[in-house]
Amino acid sequence: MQYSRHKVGILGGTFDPVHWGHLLMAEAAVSQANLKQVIWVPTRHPHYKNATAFEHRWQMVQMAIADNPAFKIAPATVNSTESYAVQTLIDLKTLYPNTQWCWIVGLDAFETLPQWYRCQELATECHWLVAPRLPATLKIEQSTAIATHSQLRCEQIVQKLESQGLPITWQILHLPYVGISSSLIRALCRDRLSIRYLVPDAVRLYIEKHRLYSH
Ligand SMILES: Nc1ncnc2c1ncn2[C@@H]1O[C@H](COP(=O)(O)OP(=O)(O)OP(=O)(O)O)[C@@H](O)[C@H]1O
Ligand SMILES: O=C(O)c1ccc[n+]([C@@H]2O[C@H](COP(=O)([O-])O)[C@@H](O)[C@H]2O)c1
Repeated sequence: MQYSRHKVGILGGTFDPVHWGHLLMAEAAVSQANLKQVIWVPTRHPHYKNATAFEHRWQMVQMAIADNPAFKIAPATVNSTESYAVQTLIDLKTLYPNTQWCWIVGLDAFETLPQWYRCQELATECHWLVAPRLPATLKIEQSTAIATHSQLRCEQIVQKLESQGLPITWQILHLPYVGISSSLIRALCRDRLSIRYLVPDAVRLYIEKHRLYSH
């Protein structure tokens, strides 16, 4: 008998903090790529940026995804030694054999994929689900330009990977452009401005309780 492999999504990120943009892209991935589950993987030690303590970021992700049975946070054994994406996949493959992996990523992060550590071991192992994201130089009124921009940028990156002998499969996720970023949330907190409706309420209350991002 032939068993079909489950399709599972991986959403990695610093999540400093998690916001509605992350939740929306994960939900779009479940529905448009027919995923059984999305595994959220907060980066333990992002080597390329300063971040709030892992325990706080982990708690906020846990609270944000608690009401969605299709969302799950990665078990502690994932990335316990190294935070690289290739290690995430190696660890998850051990835990969930016989799985078809999809990596969920925003356009800005996808643009850096050719530079990811041991990219050649990761790129062709996953189907890439790319969420469009507003480039800093484009304004919201330019929505057609933004859609074209995302498509063109993905094609350029895919060609670059192909020229390195890494043919990948990918698709763009269709979702409203969400101008929310973790940097925006941190800046609003620093300026003592409201973050209500930008993050789930439980996350907002956690940030207030632990006085995160206020200085
Ligand atoms: N609003 C958004 N639309 C589409 N993709 C997003 C959005 N916000 C985050 N992402 C994607 O989610 C993943 C995790 O992002 P991350 O945790 O770094 O959040 P961020 O908002 O990009 O943070 P920061 O502002 O600190 O750079 C990345 O692939 C990123 O591209
Ligand atoms: O593995 C790498 O070298 C690497 C370098 C930069 C980013 N990433 C991945 O890019 C995604 C977004 O990461 P971040 O920390 O910018 O939110 C997440 O899935 C990371 O694992 C991965």
